[in-house]
Amino acid sequence: MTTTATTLKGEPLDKAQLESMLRRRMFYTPSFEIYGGVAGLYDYGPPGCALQANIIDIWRKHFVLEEDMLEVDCTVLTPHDVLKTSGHVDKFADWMCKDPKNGEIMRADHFVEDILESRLRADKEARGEKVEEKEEDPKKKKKKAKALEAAKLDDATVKEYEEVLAQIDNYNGEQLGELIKKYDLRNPATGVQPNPPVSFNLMFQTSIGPSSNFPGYLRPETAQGQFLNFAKLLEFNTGQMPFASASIGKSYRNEISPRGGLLRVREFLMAEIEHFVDPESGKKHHRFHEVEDIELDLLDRHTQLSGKTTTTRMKIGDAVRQGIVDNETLGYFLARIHLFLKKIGIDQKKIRFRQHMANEMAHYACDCWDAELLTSSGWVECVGCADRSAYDLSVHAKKTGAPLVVRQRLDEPKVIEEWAVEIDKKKFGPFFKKDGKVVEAAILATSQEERGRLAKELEENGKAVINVPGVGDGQVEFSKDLVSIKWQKRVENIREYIPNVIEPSFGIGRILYSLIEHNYWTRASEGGDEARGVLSFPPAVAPTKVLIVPLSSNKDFTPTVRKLSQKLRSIGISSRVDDSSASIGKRYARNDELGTPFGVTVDFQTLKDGTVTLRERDSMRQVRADEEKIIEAIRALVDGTKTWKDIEAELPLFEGQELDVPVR
Ligand SMILES: Nc1ncnc2c1ncn2[C@@H]1O[C@H](COP(=O)(O)OP(=O)(O)OP(=O)(O)O)[C@@H](O)[C@H]1O
Repeated sequence: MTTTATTLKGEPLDKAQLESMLRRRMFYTPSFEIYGGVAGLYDYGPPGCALQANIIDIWRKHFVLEEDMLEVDCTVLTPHDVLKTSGHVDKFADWMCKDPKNGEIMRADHFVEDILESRLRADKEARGEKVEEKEEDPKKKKKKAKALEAAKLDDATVKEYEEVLAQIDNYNGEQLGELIKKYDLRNPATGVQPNPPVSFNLMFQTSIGPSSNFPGYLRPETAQGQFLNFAKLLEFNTGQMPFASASIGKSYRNEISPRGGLLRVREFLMAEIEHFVDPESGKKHHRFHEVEDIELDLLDRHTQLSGKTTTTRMKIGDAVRQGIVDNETLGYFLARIHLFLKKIGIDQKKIRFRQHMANEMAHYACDCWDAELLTSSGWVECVGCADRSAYDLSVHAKKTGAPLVVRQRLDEPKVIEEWAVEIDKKKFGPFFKKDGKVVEAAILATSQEERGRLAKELEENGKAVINVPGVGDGQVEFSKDLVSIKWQKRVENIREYIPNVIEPSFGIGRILYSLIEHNYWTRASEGGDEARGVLSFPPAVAPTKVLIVPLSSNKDFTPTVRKLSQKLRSIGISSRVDDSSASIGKRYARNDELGTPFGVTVDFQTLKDGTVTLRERDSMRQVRADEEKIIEAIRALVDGTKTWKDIEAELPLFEGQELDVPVR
């Protein structure tokens, strides 16, 4: 739901002004623009690339290094069979509806959401809750007053709309179609109701190789590559559980209606973690105690179903103990996600964790919480944190026969009585030929209950039938010569189980854009006639850390400028020299827009005593000291061991500066 967006300083956000600044500074730009562009495809420019690389760098340190995760880099091209088995071919879809008059195609839930929200907005205005202050032509005013009167809703309808919006993600296509009819929702462009919603698969299909008989897709998530490598990763980890894999890479989704700039695109960078855990461990996490006192704003499923969107602030420890968040591992990752977002500079007041409702959950998930960030487009899911249970490993193991399991040595052997399957491989292979592996995997994957039924069939008829999708008509018959199923007693020294998976999945583009909005504000130019943009990124994510500005184009400044940039380079701190003829103020303003946190000025005093000034972006305050001390200060500020306050306490303030109140 749309909520008024604010800048870092709490003033209303002027989105058009921000967008124009981002375009001008080339954070990102529509791809193929001179060909007219393609919706949902963007290229990143130099500051966008650097910002993205810094976010990824912090992500890698915060998760992969801190938690000893096993990073993999898997291919984007994925064979059809993999995504058929994972359920994406059949279920990775959104509902779309078509306007019969102009042919416009819309995402059905977004269409319902947009129209209901605009009706609620109009109603608010009609009730005088948001007053237009600008002078209007009296004729137009009269017409508008009439329209507003017509827009008034009764209290029951407002409540109903709010309830629908609170659970908009929970409706299936049929239900969305009913809502369109019930509330007579019409496309504002044509004034007609769209056709009933139909399902649209979001994957981009292709063929691998020159013939068309090897269909594939561009992956819609990085997760499948991680699951398929599970057995090798477990071996790499010397069989130790639990462990996590991680992957950073592009994913592709043919979104029905891309919108909101980077927020809904068709090609985007994902950073995903698959944490494999023993389901019998109660999904405990050995580091949960480190995070249990962290407070999060939670919006649970029940609150949404009651038509509300109010969050409850609580310690993650309490949320897990009270069963609001299902288990420690899920809770641990929610807290770690929160810490990561805080570290990169996301506004703490603009983060909430929302639980998925039953219908909203992806086909593989049994519980899911999204980290949502408040932007000018409302609350936007930026990180999904799903408990995928044993779904993916089970389906891939069943399909391929690969043992995607953990084998754990038991301290005490266990005596087990159960139905055991024995396959006569010499006869089985030649009998089923190319289908042999799949049929064998299906038989071995049967439950005890099913084996009981099959054993009875074999005994009574000498043959039995099993369901094997994709082989013949899906019903496969086998005889007792090929397979025997007997009730057996055995001693087990090894426990074999399929791990469950907790998956935090980050959309880097959405996080990057939210970070920009959360750190944006404006300040008046020196003459006070212009509002200039500032991006107050924390130094760790800022695209460039230091701007070096010689006072003028005087050649005498060149050696110091070169020395400074060389020294900064040698300690791994990115800097840029701006020796253009613009005034110092203009040069700083340009770099405030790029989010450059520090500026070093080389002036005539430098030539006399080797001192330079260091300016802090947000407060515009400056200190002056010799080069060595300034470089050391920059190093401490960038690695976070010191704050600007510390530096001001250590180094002399530069006289004659304009003072302003620091925002951080
Ligand atoms: N079209 C997209 N553009 C940009 N980022 C995306 C897009 N789709 C998903 N993401 C990112 O990937 C993360 C994980 O994907 P997930 O499958 O959970 O998203 P989703 O639930 O399908 O998103 P949505 O409901 O918004 O379509 C999301 O939290 C989001 O940050």
